[in-house]
Amino acid sequence: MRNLIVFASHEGQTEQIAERIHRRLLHHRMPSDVLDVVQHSATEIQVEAYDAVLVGSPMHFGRHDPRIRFFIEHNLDFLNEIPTAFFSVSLASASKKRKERAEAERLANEFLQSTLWNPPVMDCFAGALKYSKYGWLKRQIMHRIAQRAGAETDFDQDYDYTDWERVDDFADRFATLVRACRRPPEQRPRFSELRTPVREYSLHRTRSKRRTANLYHVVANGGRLHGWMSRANSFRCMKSPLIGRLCAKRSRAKVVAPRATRKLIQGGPILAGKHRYAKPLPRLTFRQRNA
Ligand SMILES: Cc1cc2nc3c(=O)[nH]c(=O)nc-3n(C[C@H](O)[C@H](O)[C@H](O)COP(=O)(O)O)c2cc1C
Repeated sequence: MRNLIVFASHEGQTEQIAERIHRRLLHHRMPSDVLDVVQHSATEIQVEAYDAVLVGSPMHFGRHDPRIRFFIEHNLDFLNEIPTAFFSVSLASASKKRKERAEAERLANEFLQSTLWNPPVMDCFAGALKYSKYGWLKRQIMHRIAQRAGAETDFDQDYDYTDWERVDDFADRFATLVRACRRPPEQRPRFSELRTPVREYSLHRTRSKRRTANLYHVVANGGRLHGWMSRANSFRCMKSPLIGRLCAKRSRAKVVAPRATRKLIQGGPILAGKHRYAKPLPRLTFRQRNA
């Protein structure tokens, strides 16, 4: 019997909580693998190899980690079949005001509802203020947030608000659930039956991304393809269609031939350099274009 603990963490508090749960589960003789979705691609983690899964996510700017959302959505069917648990880590859960704590719970519940995952065990833990790990801007933002919440605001030290006994209690509840739902060995899948891992950023993906970028270029140029773009340019365009269009506009402005030359040649703007006096592209019929 093996459990999986998946988490995401920016400053390490969620990771510490995951480690604590891992140690507590060992007391129950339940070994677990603790995996960080930042280091392990969600599509590479073979959840089917585990008997139970526990997921933890920190809250930043009122949102849970998008990589955790991806992991849940990617394995939704399996997660809804086995014993699972979820924990959320935020500063709002450390607040003295009941309204703010309730808000943290509401956000965690909303997050779960939006993923359609329904873990039987769920809890919200208070996080930490780690001034030593923040950059200048983050430190100012967190300083303001802490001031508003009435928490300590001394930059010189970090503050840990996590209730570690509550974390242990959460791990105990999870262990009880796992024991109650233990699967017989014949129902567990063999490793050979598991799907092969798919790399998220394969060469194929990169190529198709480049093709999409070139498509932006074509659209921005009114349907004309002025040769393939360089790799760097294509990635610049990839960031957004708007940027792509702007880049294309700029490059067009630079390379347009003088007006007199332009009049001579039908078919719109001409490229500079070696393409300057090239024949314009032939006008295609609707059928040819869609062939
Ligand atoms: C940039 C930033 C934004 C945050 N936004 C929120 C927030 O909207 N609500 C909240 O309750 N806590 C917020 N927090 C507090 C974190 O949830 C808390 O520090 C938690 O311990 C972070 O966990 P991690 O170290 O695993 O990333 C924020 C923290 C940072 C650094």
